[in-house]
Amino acid sequence: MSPFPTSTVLGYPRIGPRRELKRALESYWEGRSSRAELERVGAEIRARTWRRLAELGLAGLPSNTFSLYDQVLDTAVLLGAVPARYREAEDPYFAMARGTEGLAPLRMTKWFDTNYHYLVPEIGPETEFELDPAKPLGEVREARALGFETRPVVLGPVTFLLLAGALERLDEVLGLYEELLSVLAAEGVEWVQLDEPALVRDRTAEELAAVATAYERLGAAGSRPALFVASYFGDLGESLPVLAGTPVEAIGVDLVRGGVPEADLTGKTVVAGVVSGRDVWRTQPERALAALGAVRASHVVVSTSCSLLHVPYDVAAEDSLDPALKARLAFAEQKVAEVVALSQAAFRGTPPAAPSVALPGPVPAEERSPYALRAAAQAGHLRLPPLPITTIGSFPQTGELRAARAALTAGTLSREDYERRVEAEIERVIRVQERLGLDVLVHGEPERNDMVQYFAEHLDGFAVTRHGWVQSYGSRCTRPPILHGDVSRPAPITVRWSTYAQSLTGKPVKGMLTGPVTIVAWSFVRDDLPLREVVFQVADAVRDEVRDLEAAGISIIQVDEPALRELLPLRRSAQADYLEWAVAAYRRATSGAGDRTQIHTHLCYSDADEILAAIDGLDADVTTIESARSGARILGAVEAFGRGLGPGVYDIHSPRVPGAGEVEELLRRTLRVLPVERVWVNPDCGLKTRTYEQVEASMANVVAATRRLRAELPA
Ligand code: MET
Ligand SMILES: [Zn+2]
Repeated sequence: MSPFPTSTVLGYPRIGPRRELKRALESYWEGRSSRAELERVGAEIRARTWRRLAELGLAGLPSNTFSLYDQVLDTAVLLGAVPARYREAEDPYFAMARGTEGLAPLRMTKWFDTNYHYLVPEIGPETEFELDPAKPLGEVREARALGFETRPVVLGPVTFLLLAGALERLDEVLGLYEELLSVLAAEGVEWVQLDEPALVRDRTAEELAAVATAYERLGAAGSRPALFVASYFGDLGESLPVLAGTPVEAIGVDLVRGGVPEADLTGKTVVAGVVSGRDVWRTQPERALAALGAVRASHVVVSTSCSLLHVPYDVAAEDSLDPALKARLAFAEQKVAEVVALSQAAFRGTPPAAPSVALPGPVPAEERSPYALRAAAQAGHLRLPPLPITTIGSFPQTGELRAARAALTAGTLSREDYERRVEAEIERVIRVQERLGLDVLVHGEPERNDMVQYFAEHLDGFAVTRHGWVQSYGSRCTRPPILHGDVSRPAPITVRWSTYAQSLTGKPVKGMLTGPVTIVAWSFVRDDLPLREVVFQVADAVRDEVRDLEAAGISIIQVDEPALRELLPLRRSAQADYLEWAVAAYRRATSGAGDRTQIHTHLCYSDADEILAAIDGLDADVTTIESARSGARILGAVEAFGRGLGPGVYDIHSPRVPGAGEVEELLRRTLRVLPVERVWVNPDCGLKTRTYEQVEASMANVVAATRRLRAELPA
């Protein structure tokens, strides 16, 4: 067995430095180019990555970290877990990823506590596993042809099965992994990386026993490369001694999120993740070197804490960032250089510290009056009908709007002209809602490219990048803002749009803000202050905006927190503390509102079980939540909610227009568990990805269904 190379990364961005893969995918999906052309772009991205990593001096190059869509889907294909209904599709892989005319795609959900989404493998009694090693093998060969020896990266059997909810199939699946190992060994592969991020979560005794079984058995395989089991996103905890007791040669630990293992790992190689793959900051050399020095193992390899998939490619591409900020940043390329320098004990230069300005003292968080008082004040003031109908905020983002925004950025459209177009769009949105007969109107958010980035652009302490794209799923990327300094709000942000909308109608217009937790969750946040302090700064900025909206005559204000669940720590022991500060931040942002002002919040997922108490703790007057998409599963859980609640009745993720009968049925189900005075009628989420045609038809049915139910209510 040859020793593990002295430096490596667990994975690399794969969308291409200029999102080449995104464009190639979309062109293929739209039938504008061939599968061969797509493959060519993929090969180019892979070749560029290996060359660049080698140029930067990285010793251990990974392969099979590329994916045309998702690495979990790739693993399902590797193991033959392709549900029968997709096999006949023209392109089964993309049918599973995106669905076809007649087929829904596999379910998609968030990858641990990141903003990356994977496809959930579907394994049932009918699943017959069968190894198809073409992809990992192909990448090893492809790299070799370019002169690079690589370490294929494959999702490990335990995590794969836990994600699929099918751990009972471990025995069969291990047979396939043994086969894969022997195929790779025959190819001359020396090391293979098996990713087991599920091991950083709390695991039952039975699951830990599965880990032992898996790696005992793979370790005993007759013909195999050396085994490197990688963990990331946290501490291995009780899984570490289990893994260490098996014959695997190397164990990867995340030393950014987790502590240095106390155990003596002599006899093993430890791949020490000391350069963070989850943030955009330069590494503090003393901290990294101290961690490396504290590991007790036969061989310590310098690595990233996880795949670099979660950070953008290259800081050097950012020509409009403030140089002082740039000096503090490291994207994937810079992080690789740090790994190399650390491995050569040549790491020099402490990154500059965040400049801290003196903020005015913290706003004392007042409490709002008890709900009963607020509800009475709001009822008298707003005079809404029973079952008030509203939407979640955004209306369709048209191509013209996007083009206008691009022209504004390019300097070919003046700010005044741009703003006039936004106003024209607001007017259209107001007229549509009046025509439909909605009760609480919105301005439609036409001025926003994105619900977090828009606020980041208008707050001090944030920067936005030009090319800092990070894959969210498939071809979808986001460009998270960088929260780099003390946050404050120099001037009102949304007041002009909300008051303009309100000036056009006699119905109440709801102000629309993004909540502090969601703003930090979808940004890269400074790491020199605890997140709870950063989030309070953001909360105070949102609070200023709430106050100004209220003062400008907006009597309903929605503060969205769709990311509340996302930051939930992976280990149960850390969850209560997080939920405590997350709820405190939300209340701080909203508690400046008077009793007559109705505060709404919005969440758009339905597996909310773990955070139900926290949602209740937000103390919003009205909570709108996804429900239609998930078959109204949420209703059982929210029955006890004592305030206004709008379980969605229209699944906005689908282009399909729900019939009035269907909406009526959902409303009846809601009314069976919630008192009518508390029920709101609304879609699952914002409408920005839909067309006006779909929205108007769907909302007309929502209104028709609501009217039928209202007619049955006692006068
Ligand atoms: C992801 S939640 C989106 C909420 C936002 N107000 C919208 O309607 O688009
Ligand atoms: Zn939503």
